[in-house]
Amino acid sequence: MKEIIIATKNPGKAEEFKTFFAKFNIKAVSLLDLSQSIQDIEETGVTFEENAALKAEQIAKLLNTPVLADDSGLTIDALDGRPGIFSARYAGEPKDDKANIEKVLAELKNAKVTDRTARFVCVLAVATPDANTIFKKGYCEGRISVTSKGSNGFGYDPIFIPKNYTRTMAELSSDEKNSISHRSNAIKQLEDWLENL
Ligand SMILES: O=c1[nH]c(=O)c2ncn([C@@H]3O[C@H](COP(=O)(O)OP(=O)(O)OP(=O)(O)O)[C@@H](O)[C@H]3O)c2[nH]1
Ligand SMILES: [Mg+2]
Repeated sequence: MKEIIIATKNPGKAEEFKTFFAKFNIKAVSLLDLSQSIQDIEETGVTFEENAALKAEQIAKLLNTPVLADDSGLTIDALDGRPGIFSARYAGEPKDDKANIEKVLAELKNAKVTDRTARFVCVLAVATPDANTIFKKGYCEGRISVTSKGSNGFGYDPIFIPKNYTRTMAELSSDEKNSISHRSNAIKQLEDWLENL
């Protein structure tokens, strides 16, 4: 079976990539699966693209093999696009999904339903030792709920209600999330590349 390294240490993302890529008969191997320990890549970029490229290119160089990285996050209109590229550590170090959710809900305490529009963004970067890095970007539109609900998924899923839905992303099954998510919308654009891997 063909394999691709996914430059992530986020178990939620890793699981989603495994599910998506199994459909292409490709085994997604995350940094959590490798026996060698891989240093954390500093995400010093100011865009999702820059951070995705930093992760993909540094790990591709280290392992001398094609590497896919995902830089993603939540942008909330009423917060001028925050948490954006800082989504993972919005409430500070160490990364804490629950604290991040509490911070967002507190910041939106007085926002009406119509002012809670938001979207998930996912930028994929594929770095190969001998070619230019390629990028794909996917979105999932929705709004931020008033309370946290559901236990599936990860990150901000318990407070994100996708457009045309009444449940949060964390109340959807993984198949439902994977059919509409920012990550799946980005991966769909990689299909040709995946077929030729
Ligand atoms: O509810 C969510 N459902 C999602 O589908 C999703 N995708 C991204 N996010 C948020 O955005 C951060 C990414 O930051 P990020 O791209 O730097 O990844 P990360 O630091 O978690 O892992 P790594 O891939 O860098 O190792 C994550 O931690 C989450 O807070 C999501 N939240
Ligand atoms: Mg990160």
